[in-house]
Amino acid sequence: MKKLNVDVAVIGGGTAGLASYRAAKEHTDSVVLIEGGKFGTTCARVGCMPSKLLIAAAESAHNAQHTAPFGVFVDGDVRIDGQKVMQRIRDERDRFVGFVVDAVDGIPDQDKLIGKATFISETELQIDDHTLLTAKRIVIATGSRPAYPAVWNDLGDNLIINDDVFNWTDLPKSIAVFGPGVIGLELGQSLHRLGVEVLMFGMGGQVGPFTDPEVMAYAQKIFSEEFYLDADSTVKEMIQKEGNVQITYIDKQGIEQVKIVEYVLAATGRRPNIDNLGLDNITIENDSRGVPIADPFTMQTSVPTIFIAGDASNQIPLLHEAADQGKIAGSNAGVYPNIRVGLRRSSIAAVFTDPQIAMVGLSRKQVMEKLGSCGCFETGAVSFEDQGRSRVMLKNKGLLHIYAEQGTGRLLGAEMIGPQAEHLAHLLAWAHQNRMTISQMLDMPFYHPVIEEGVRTALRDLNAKLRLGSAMISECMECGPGC
Ligand SMILES: Cc1cc2nc3c(=O)[nH]c(=O)nc-3n(C[C@H](O)[C@H](O)[C@H](O)COP(=O)(O)OP(=O)(O)OC[C@H]3O[C@@H](n4cnc5c(N)ncnc54)[C@H](O)[C@@H]3O)c2cc1C
Ligand SMILES: NC(=O)c1ccc[n+]([C@@H]2O[C@H](COP(=O)([O-])OP(=O)(O)OC[C@H]3O[C@@H](n4cnc5c(N)ncnc54)[C@H](O)[C@@H]3O)[C@@H](O)[C@H]2O)c1
Repeated sequence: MKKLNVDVAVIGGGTAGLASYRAAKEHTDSVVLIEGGKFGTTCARVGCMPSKLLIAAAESAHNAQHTAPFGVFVDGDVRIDGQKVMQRIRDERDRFVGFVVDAVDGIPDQDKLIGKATFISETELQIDDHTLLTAKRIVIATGSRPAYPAVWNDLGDNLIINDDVFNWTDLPKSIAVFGPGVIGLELGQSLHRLGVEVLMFGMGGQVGPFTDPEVMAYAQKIFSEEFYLDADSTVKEMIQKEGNVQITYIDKQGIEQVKIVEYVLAATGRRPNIDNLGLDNITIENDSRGVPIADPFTMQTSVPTIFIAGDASNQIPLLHEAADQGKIAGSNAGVYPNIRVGLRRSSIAAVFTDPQIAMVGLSRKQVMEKLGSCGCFETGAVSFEDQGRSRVMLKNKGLLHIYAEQGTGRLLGAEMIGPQAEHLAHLLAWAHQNRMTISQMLDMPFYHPVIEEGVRTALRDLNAKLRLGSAMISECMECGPGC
């Protein structure tokens, strides 16, 4: 066994690990990055990027099939070539992965170790069976993986996860998606729009990331109009049958149905990759899921020399959070013991369905926990169904709820489903991080006719409810028609 000594070891060469490595290198030359799988990151290989490529193809098919209301007719069938769809996704995915791999190639060889790391002690890691590494400080950046009931493994090759979808060479005919969360909705809706028969099954009524019951109910209605979605399903049996899967379930009318699908996609959540790290060999404080608890401002765990970042931390499993956490953890591992708090931004999340979904700042559930008992917050609302620009573009589906604090009038957060929610969410997140009040937001410029006028309507509604502005005018002509 080879023996090495370093100042900082980073376990995991994904987004958080690469950010940690770079940040640690600014403080010491003695840093090693350990990767147990392939470099290239989850985001580029099987996450953010290929999922958005699939969505782009689906959007293109959907738009081509829905021109008639504008008086524009694409005569003949819109033909979807599954092989070409998947070819573009794989080609572009490989291109994105290539950029990451090129960047990793630029890291000196002596700074990289290939193999799975496990803890032997608080300062010792074993890498496969080839290296014993002693590190003064360690960053855990091992990412996450899909979590689903073990019994589903009986479905063999018919059970798939998101990783498998992006390696397809053609589209299947049918699929059952379990989990109408972020991944299930993005992939399920796209596949439906590309001509795949989709059945979507959820648990307990949860749809998307919502905590606001009205916004969630709206989303459920919109998606259910497009494909079969039962957010609180009863699935009695799933068995392999002649190369397919036979599913027996009780439908939304209470009638037993038996359907055959080619694949079952498990999109029922993800779990941090910390269970095979040998953490039993050290004394570290864990949360209820067995994940080391870390200070969100320093990413330091209860073992002062061990830091954690990215999906592994069980905090906010998003790309920009992984990058931010990685930078904080790596920098603190580099400068230890003089650790510093890092920049934590206002929370923002977008789901690239149609309509899009977004969450900003505090969720309604968090607002309720903080201010619910004293009734110290108000909710401003806008429906996008009659919103001018949304209607012009026939994208007039959506509901936005914005929460603000009574008295101060400060923006607390928002939950929404609606057109271009990714952009509206950025406006709101920037305002949130700047600790703006609803009145200050209303002082900002709004062009006409734009979807942002819908945000203004929700802000006006909110300001009136906060008793900081006048009551809403129902037919406000000076705002511009359909604002
Ligand atoms: C389908 C899908 C779509 C997504 N879309 C978005 C999106 O649109 N926007 C967004 O913000 N986020 C999105 N995400 C989430 C985002 O991809 C993750 O939050 C992010 O990639 C996490 O980065 P990470 O560095 O924590 O993990 P990873 O990039 O997974 O890196 C972890 C690395 O650690 C390695 N590793 C694990 N265990 C060991 C070990 N013992 N020893 C050595 N190495 C080890 C792994 O091989 C891996 O390379 C999506 C995720 C999925 C699955
Ligand atoms: N656009 C984006 O930013 C994006 C896209 C994809 C993934 N992600 C990240 O990946 C994370 C994981 O996504 P996810 O969709 O796997 O998790 P999720 O937590 O968003 O959704 C899981 C869903 O599965 C349901 N579920 C759980 N067990 C079930 C069962 N046995 N049967 C049926 N349904 C069941 C849950 O009720 C929930 O609705 C997200 O939280 C997000 O951070 C982000």
